Amino acid sequence: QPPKNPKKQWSLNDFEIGKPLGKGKFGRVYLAREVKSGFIVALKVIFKEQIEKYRLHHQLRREMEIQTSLRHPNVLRLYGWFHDEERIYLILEYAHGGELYRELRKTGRLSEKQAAIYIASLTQALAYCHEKHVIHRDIKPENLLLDHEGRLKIADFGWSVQSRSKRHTMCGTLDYLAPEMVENKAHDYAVDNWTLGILCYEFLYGVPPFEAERQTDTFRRIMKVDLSFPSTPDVSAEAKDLISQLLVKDSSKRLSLQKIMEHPWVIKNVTSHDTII
Ligand SMILES: CC(=O)NC[C@@H]1CCN(c2c(Cl)cnc3[nH]c(-c4cn(C)nc4C)nc23)C1
Repeated sequence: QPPKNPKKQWSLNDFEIGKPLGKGKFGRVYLAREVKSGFIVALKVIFKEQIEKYRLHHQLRREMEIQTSLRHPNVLRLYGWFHDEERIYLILEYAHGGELYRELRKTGRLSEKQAAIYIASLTQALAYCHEKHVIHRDIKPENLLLDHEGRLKIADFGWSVQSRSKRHTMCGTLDYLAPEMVENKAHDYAVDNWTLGILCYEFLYGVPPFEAERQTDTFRRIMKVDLSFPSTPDVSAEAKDLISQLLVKDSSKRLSLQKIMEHPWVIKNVTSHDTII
């Protein structure tokens, strides 16, 4: 391994740009190779005027700080970044398997074992993020990538927020926090748990639980938690139990990430070598 000089200032000359991989939110993502090492990366190119136009400096900076600091097998790495006059370049881990979304569309739906492996990986990645006070808030199949071994990688922290964790230390006790503030704190963290329920349902049935023709209907179904399980495909009672314990309106009553890992459906389907238990 050549000695890494972490303070290296990267530039475009350090990379050979390959095929476009797809579009992120504010720019394109290209396959790229670091010339000296031959290391393959995904290079996300973001146009500065796009960032200026939508006033997203702080959001992009936060995404970069967050993703650079995260080190977890199920979280896509941000190795570094550089910029020129008109663009910002993010040097990202390349996920050889592409978007989980594509696999879901191709197969229609996943086996219970595969769905459970993805849910366990996501749960562990989220537990790691939450202990670092990072809430992703935008977990959906398009933001889930697969590496060469089919291991899930959460990408695109564009909308994650660093929870105002200093509030704990600052106020010490909750006595002085208005209910909506406390609720808001719990609500933020538990939003990712709700999403795990949505994803679990979509992995097993091929469609999200509250899908509807019009957005207003989807909104109504979510607010009502209008959850029903079709008779086909035949999904195990354990899987339905887990989904029902996550898609709960009261965010404080959703199954915790720890309890998800201990749920019978996960224990039955995920052996330790599938993911780090
Ligand atoms: C989550 C996200 O940022 N999505 C938008 C970008 C599309 C390609 N991005 C990739 C990113 Cl950011 C990282 N690795 C990737 N690998 C692929 C890919 C691989 N195959 C075989 N096909 C594809 C596609 N794409 C990426 C992300």
